[in-house]
Amino acid sequence: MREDDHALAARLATEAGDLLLALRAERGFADGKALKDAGDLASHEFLMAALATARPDDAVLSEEGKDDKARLDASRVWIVDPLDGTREFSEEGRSDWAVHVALWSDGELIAGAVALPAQHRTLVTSPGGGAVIASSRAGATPGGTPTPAAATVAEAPGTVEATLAEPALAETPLVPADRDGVIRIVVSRTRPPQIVDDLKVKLEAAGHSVELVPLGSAGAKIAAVLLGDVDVYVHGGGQYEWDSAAPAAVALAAGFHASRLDGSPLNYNEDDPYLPDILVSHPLLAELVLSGLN
Ligand SMILES: Nc1ncnc2c1ncn2[C@@H]1O[C@H](COP(=O)(O)O)[C@@H](OP(=O)(O)O)[C@H]1O
Ligand SMILES: [Mg+2]
Repeated sequence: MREDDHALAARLATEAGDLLLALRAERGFADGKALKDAGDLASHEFLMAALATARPDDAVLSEEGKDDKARLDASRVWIVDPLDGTREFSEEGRSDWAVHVALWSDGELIAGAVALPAQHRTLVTSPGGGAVIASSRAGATPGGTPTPAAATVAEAPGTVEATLAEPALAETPLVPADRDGVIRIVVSRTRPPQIVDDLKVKLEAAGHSVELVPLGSAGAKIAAVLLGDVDVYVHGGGQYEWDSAAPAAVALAAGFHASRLDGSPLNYNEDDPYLPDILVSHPLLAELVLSGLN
């Protein structure tokens, strides 16, 4: 049976993530620049080859590839960021980096997966709508078929022991969590935009408590919103389609707010992939945050 687009996105993001974890373990952190370059390249090459095999007729836009404008006439375009949060990937102990695999078709994001390899989970859109958090620990196959129970034949003749494997497909539905009152806004740890400080001042003047939470990677930040660790992600001043396509696909499918900072829709597969600003928010806060921003 053909793997559906959601399962494919989840599998490729997760496998690219496994490859990046292995690269980190193998090379260590002594030469950060070399580790970043090796990670970008290895993950990009893996994703390009895997997509060429699984979906040979589809176009691809990757941060690390040449932009083939034939994608503008294609009806299906995979938008991938092989390693988002490259800086954090190269810093020992950090888990705020991600692999993004999204599928755009005829004006919409129709599938997406964000692997958080060092957090051992992948967030992915579901075929029937909605999104799930899938475990990506070794042996799990997020979005795919559960691995069959392993049967072991005991050495002693005449006895057969069946060992059930861990449930391979641990998936939890992704839904907006309850909030506790404080508005937690996640921002770039290295490039926090001024607009966030202005927003904080405005919201506090209106009587709200606001906490800014610095984190790397657009994918990891949007995942933090979706997982309920924070409430809002605000970014301005520069970014590209690959930085947000997959996490925005998951956010929208799970019922979160995702838009430009002026509230207009995020558009993908544009001629110029520069998409400089984004707001992802718990649905109950979107209106308040948008009014604070505009
Ligand atoms: N001002 C800017 N201009 C261009 N890209 C930016 C940017 N600010 C953030 N980004 C990109 O958005 C991603 C998340 O950044 P941050 O961790 O600072 O929030 C990074 O992707 P990469 O790691 O794939 O390069 C980074 O390059
Ligand atoms: Mg990126």
